[in-house]
Amino acid sequence: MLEGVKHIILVLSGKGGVGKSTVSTQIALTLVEKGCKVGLLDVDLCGPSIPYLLQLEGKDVHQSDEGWVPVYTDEKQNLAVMSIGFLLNNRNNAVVWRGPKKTSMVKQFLTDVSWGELDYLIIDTPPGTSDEHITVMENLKNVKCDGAVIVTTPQLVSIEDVRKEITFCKKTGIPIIGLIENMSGFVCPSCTNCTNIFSKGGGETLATISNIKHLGSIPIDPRVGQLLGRACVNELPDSPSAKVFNQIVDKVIQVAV
Ligand SMILES: Nc1ncnc2c1ncn2[C@@H]1O[C@H](COP(=O)(O)OP(=O)(O)OP(=O)(O)O)[C@@H](O)[C@H]1O
Ligand code: SF4
Repeated sequence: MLEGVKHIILVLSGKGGVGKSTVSTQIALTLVEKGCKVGLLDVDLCGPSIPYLLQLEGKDVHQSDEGWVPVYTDEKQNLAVMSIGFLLNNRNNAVVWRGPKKTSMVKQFLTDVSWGELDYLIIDTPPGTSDEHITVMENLKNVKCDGAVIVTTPQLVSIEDVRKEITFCKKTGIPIIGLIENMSGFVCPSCTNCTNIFSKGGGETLATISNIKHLGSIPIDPRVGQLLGRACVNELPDSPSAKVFNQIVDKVIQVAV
């Protein structure tokens, strides 16, 4: 049930492993730090990593008269989370479903979860453009979706990959909020120097060529991978990553008004 949700933001990526779930989680946690009520929906049925990233593995979702009750990360209920991972006994149990079953599960996630009043719902999608994406788009037709953020990495900064995502958004009528380049440079844990292992400025160039907004470039920072449920902006406030997450979320808030 999305009636009480003010803003919906999709997180897309052309390929797996670019840090899309990490970015979705940190966007959600940063919004909470800024005083928003947030939902995070993991529709990656084959690789649901949100329960792990938020240290919510083993938590149960249950049915109420209003629908499925999401898992909350804190007593104040500022972050509500729903993932297929909560319905699996073991994180390593992959969901091997055919299209129609996947489609019906994603549909249920969008229609049967009792999100309540939310300022933002962040939807973490699987990599590429699959059945799950099409189902998400179809079910968002009647509600306002503010748009999509596309996550990529410097070594994968291939115009083709991002272009596929852009084409998908155009075909399905989803506005593109902007591009996030993740794993851009390496922050040394000893001295916090940032070294550009791959090319620099690729994300910005790609955004310019594709005529979309560059939201920010997040460096590789081993500490970011270990945050597990804690907001980077809170835990590592002076880190380059925290500055970029703040900047990204401010830009997202500006678009989604
Ligand atoms: N900026 C970063 N700095 C350090 N580690 C990162 C960063 N971003 C992501 N990671 C790490 O990279 C790995 C992949 O990240 P994540 O699971 O978020 O990717 P994904 O794109 O969602 O993958 P998939 O779509 O295949 O599930 C994780 O171990 C995560 O901790
Ligand atoms: S200064 Fe260079 S070599 Fe020394 S810890 Fe930092 S990144 Fe590593």
